[in-house]
Amino acid sequence: MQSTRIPTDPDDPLTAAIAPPPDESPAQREVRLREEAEAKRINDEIEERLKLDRAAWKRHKSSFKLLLLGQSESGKSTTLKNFQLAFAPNAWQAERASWRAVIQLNLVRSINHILDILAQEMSKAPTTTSPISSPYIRPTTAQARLDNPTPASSTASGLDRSSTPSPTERSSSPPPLHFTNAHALLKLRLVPLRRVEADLKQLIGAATDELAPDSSALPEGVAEDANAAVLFDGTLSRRRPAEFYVRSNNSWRETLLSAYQGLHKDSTGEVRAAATFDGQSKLEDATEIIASCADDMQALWNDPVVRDVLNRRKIRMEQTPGFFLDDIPRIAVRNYEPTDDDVVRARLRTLGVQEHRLVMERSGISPLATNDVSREWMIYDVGGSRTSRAAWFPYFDDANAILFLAPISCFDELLQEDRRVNRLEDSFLLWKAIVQSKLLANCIIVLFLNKYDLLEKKLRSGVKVKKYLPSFGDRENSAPVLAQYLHQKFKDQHRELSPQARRPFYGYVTTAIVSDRPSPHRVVSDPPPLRAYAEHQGHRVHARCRYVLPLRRFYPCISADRLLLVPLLLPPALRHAVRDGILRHNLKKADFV
Ligand SMILES: Nc1nc2c(ncn2[C@@H]2O[C@H](COP(=O)(O)OP(=O)(O)OP(=O)(O)O)[C@@H](O)[C@H]2O)c(=O)[nH]1
Ligand SMILES: [Mg+2]
Repeated sequence: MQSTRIPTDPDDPLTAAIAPPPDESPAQREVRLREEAEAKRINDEIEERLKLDRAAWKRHKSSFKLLLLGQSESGKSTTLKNFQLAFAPNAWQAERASWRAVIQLNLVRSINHILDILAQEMSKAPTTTSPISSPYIRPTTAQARLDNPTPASSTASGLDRSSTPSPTERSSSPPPLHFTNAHALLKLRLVPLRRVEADLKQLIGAATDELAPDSSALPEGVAEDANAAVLFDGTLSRRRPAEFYVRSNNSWRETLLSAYQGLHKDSTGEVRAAATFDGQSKLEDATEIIASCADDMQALWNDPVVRDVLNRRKIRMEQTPGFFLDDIPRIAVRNYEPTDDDVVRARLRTLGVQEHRLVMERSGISPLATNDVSREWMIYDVGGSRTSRAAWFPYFDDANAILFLAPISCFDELLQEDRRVNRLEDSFLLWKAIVQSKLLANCIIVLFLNKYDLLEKKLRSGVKVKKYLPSFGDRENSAPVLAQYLHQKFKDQHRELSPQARRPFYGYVTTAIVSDRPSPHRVVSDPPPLRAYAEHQGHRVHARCRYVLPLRRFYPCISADRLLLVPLLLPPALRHAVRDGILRHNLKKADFV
């Protein structure tokens, strides 16, 4: 092969330096040419990589950036999971298995929480005689005994809860709780779940720990309003660089996925490397212990005395994040595989700001996957606790849209991290800070008034809104009325505070999980909460839209000329935003109010 050289000045020092030696032998020449060819190949490769990087960067720049904001437990990550499920189902399937440990941990944590409460109550209450006096006698199922006590045991242990209360019991203080040896036995048998919880936590990482209440007080004279708003003062954020970090949201998934893959290979007979990953054996052990505790977990959860304890303490397990106690027989098995809904409902706290790249996989599934929309979205899911909020700023600069989640069921709850602050009030202050932020002036802002299903349940159980929200006044104590009231409040603040007078408001009432799951096909006979809300508002609902399901289920109901259930409206809104830069008032009058 002949090397082609550009004729250059022989006096030029560089030309002289790279010129072949005058007495070069044919063999030396061959080596030199080979080395030059290799150097060229490497150079071309680098050039090519740079080109790809440039293209990737350009693509990154042109991708649509969506920020999910809102207080902790408002449903940001749940909404993100709905997006992934709807638009990137293949990627979703690939990582579904990694959620198994999270769901198992959610379940085990709930059981351990109940056991803690039980232990406290039992230490206070006198233990009565029970037929199960020996821990060595293992009944067929503990549940059978707890649910169907023999008449003798009922009388002796007080498990017969329909018996007439004594005059003292009829007084204002509730009757004493009657624990039996069966409860002590359950506590004993479920002890291994403590280790399971510790192992799973260690495997998954710090996000498994929920927030501890913060007892530190605000400085004297600092109003809550100021405290929240100051975080979103653009000038302040620029002067004092926010501490932020992007934690890889993939690390725990990768760890668990590779561990599961190892387990899977075992079952198909492939050789497993010796002394493999510690995680595999921990996962195996956890699944084994959980499966062997299934009956006892079920017995604990079904036990009327335990339920009584929870009721008296006003603990509503059904409303706690990561509630899987109604699914014990399905989850506490050796071959448990999470369903889509399990993954959507699984609770894992977000730490820092997590970047998710979402590439729309299927066209035709939604109006998003059309030509005028970026196929690639960068979604930023943030940790919502107060201490995490300073980390949001650096993402405000080039965000295209904000999806703000405000849970409306929490009007009677306090912030986990600051027990003096009402959660609804915190959401409201945060919303005000977001809508008035100059950094976000050109962003489309969409509001999800989330957890409507929980709001409905709460109001149905008799909680009075007025007690916690005096401004609600004497309005009807119902979910649709409160949802509409709050919708208007948030809308008013947006109008008053927005730095962009013409920025449109998009506010929707949402339920991000399947809350009622009566059958595998989820046919709901009564109008589900959101549908009822839509009807209450006098909107027509598409005939095919028979039930309220996560966002993805709404898409088949899209119809341009009709008013549809709420979450449907987000994608068209964002689609227009992408196409037009800033959203114009060109959407059909499809807003809820
Ligand atoms: N019933 C009900 N539960 C919901 C709804 N949306 C979210 N959840 C549950 O609420 C819990 C918290 O949801 P997440 O999505 O993890 O909350 P988050 O806003 O990401 O919270 P952080 O990561 O702490 O900021 C989870 O257990 C969800 O399953 C809803 O609409 N209804
Ligand atoms: Mg989250």
